Amino acid sequence: MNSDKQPENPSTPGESSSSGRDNGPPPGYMTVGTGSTPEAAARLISMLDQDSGYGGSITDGEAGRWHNNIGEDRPGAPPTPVLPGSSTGSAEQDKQRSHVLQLRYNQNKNALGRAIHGTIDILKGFQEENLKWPAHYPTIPAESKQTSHIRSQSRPGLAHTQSAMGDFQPPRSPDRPRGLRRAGTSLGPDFEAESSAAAEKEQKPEPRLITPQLAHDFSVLKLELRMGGRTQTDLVHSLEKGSIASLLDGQIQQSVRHLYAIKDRIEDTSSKVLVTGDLNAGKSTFCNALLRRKVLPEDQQPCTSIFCEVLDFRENGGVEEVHAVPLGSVYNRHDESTYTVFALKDLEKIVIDNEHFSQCKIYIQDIRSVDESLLNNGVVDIALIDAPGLNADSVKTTAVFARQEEIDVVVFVVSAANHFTESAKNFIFTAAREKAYIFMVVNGFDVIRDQQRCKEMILKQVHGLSPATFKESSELVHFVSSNAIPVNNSPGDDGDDDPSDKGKGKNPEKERDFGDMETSLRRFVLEKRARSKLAPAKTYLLNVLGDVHNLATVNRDVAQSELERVKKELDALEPEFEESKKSRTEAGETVDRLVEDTTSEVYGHTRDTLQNCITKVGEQDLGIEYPGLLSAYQYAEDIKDSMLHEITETVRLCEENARTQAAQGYNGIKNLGILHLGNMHTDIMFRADRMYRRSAHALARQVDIDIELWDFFDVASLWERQEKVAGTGMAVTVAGVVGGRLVGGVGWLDGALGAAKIVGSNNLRRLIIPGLIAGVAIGVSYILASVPKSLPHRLSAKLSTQLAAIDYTHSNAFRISSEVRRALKGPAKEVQIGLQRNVEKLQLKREENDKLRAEASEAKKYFSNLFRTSSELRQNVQRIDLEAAPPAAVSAGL
Ligand SMILES: Nc1nc2c(ncn2[C@@H]2O[C@H](COP(=O)(O)OP(=O)(O)OP(=O)(O)O)[C@@H](O)[C@H]2O)c(=O)[nH]1
Repeated sequence: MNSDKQPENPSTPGESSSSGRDNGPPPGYMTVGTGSTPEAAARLISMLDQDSGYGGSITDGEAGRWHNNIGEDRPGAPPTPVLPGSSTGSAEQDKQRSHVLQLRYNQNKNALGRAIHGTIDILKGFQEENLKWPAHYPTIPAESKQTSHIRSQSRPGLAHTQSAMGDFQPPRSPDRPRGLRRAGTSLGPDFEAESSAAAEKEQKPEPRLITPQLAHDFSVLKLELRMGGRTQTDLVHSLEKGSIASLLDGQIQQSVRHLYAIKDRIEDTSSKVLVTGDLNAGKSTFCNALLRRKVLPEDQQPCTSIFCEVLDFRENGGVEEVHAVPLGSVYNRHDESTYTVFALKDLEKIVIDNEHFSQCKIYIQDIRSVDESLLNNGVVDIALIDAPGLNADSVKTTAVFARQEEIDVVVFVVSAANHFTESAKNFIFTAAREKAYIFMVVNGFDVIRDQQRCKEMILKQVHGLSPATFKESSELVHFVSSNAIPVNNSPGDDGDDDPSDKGKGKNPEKERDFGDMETSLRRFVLEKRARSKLAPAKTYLLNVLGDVHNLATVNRDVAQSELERVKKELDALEPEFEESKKSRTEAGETVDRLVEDTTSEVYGHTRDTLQNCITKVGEQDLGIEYPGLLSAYQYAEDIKDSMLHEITETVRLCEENARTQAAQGYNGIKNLGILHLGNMHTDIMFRADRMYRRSAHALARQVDIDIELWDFFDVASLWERQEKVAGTGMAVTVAGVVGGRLVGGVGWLDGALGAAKIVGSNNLRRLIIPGLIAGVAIGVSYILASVPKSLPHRLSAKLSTQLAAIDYTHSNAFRISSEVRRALKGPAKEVQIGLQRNVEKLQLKREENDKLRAEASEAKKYFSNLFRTSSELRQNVQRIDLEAAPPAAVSAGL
């Protein structure tokens, strides 16, 4: 049914609004958009002029309060001081004022546009810097609630209003607009859990982590971590700095995307009104009631599964139809491939349980008059968006959450019977980040028996969820029964009686309530358009720039202290580095010298000992008894073996000595290692028992002296000895001489002749035979008797000659000392490598610190700059006055 009600003076429910109407100046307005006609605009303007103005309570002496809250999406003080008696104003005056307001709107819009671009540039720069120098997310040690309160009070921050966050109200800084009011009870559990985590943190403060207290000072770039049932604090505390930085990166990206969306939104001349709420709350019925047409399907069961955007049909060339946008497609009305066209009567098919389309655009003719119509209001193009129920499913709920960001006005439909569900509370909490005011429609009021109690309960909940909305509840919270509003059937509707239509239009009281709600909604959407459209952008910009400013402050300070720390570390590192280079050279040389000294000492000792042994082996008592002539050969063999054994034993002793020397050398090296490198070098491998494991000196095989007959007759040495021995008998002497000569070889005749001369020829003849016999006998027996004395000499001389021939002494000394060198080289090398590594480690540390210093210095410069630019830009945004009234002269009609 078409409402042909004439525009009556719209009244605002509640006393405050009526007092506002009587006493307050008329509200400001502007004309923007393509859908207006001058005539319609003039009518609306005049209607608005007659109206009380938004939020009559402002005139009750509370107007000043708003100026503290600049930047919020809210009803404000009536902007246009109009002279008494000129409340209706002339058409000319209206035009002028409208013109001025439009001009101002454009100025503000452009200023915000510039600020958005500036902020995007800042955020992109921040993102790049975050890659190079992972930004620190502020951290404070866990502290008592009281301390954190003091902190909060000492810095401009966000006001936290819900009781879960503590019951204090920090004073609002005059230079910073009141921040977002968070009303999420969902934060409650986090808070409970965070206290224990904060206690842990007290013991081990982690850098780059956020604490619950400070988390609240962030609005846009807040790291939201609600996953897997773990609390935000638990998660953040378990993250690496890189992860924090990448989370921040994600937030920045999201923020940049949102800024682009905001830009589009403020450039868009139309206004978007999102109608959302819980499943089956009556959203579609409410939209139909607003349109006075049954356009959207209503059902007792959940039915709206996609976004339905209702637009004026003039935007579609005056054709009523539905454009269904397939999933994944981006709608463009001028490109038919981006949508499928349906007739209005087919809407139900598209909307209910649809899996092919993401949204539909419904172009309809608003059958209501310009004065009453929301779509065809003569001021601005309005899109009414019916969203799927919040708790339909998580995907759709998320989509609704995302959608609200591009929306100018949120109308939240709540069932009077069910009140606010958890999803409803979450949604309002999220929406309140940008839109301090949410238009609440409490639907299905007709089914409530104790309506007063219901009102009280709902308002109490609104108070908790959105205090700002609560303060203006007379304008913003409405109790209606949408199904009581008579509606026309859509073209194509068979017109059959719908049981749900029964009783419609039979309850003037409900219709009046609905009418009051509509007037408030029109005011909220149209009159406050400048604010509803631009204020979210301003609020968002202030929030994001505030966050950037906070991060810049923290990071500038962190960079500064990092710079100082690194500088200090570098200063301390320099002497250590120089010292390590010095000890690499000095200790390296000492170690080398130690190896060489030990080696040459072992060489000298081995050579001397062996030499000595070889020389003296013939004189030593080898402990072998002379068994007599018959075993003389065996005796000689034994002596030879014994000598060889003696020498071998000496070699073994030399090896033993070398081991001891090597162990001492090793200890020296190890001590040097400990001295210069600390205890890490105590485990250098050295195994003395592994030295000389091969019997490299199988002497018997190398030296093989043959025992000859002559070895038993060492006449030469006997001769020497005989000369030394005094008192030896003549016969012996003779025998010795004779024997000696005899034995000695060719010159024995000389001896005989000599004897003949002495004795005389006769005597000689008598003596010669027995003498000769005796001489020979004595000589032979003497020689044989002296075998034990002469044989060792003889053998030792032969041995010595042979050993000299094979360079035995040197080669053994060389072998033994080389093994010492080899054994010590390993530990020496390790110490030298350790010394080198030490130098390299310090060098690396120095280079790293140098790099850190450069990065910190760069970061400090960057964040100091960011601190300045973000604060300048923020001031610029703050100066954008969305509340400004048109000049008095214009208002007064000049
Ligand atoms: N008593 C009463 N019933 C209502 C009112 N408004 C809507 N309904 C009924 O509630 C049911 C659901 O209404 P819809 O408009 O389809 O609800 P919705 O929120 O759009 O549902 P979804 O889109 O599926 O989330 C329908 O049967 C309506 O007739 C009301 O004010 N009072």
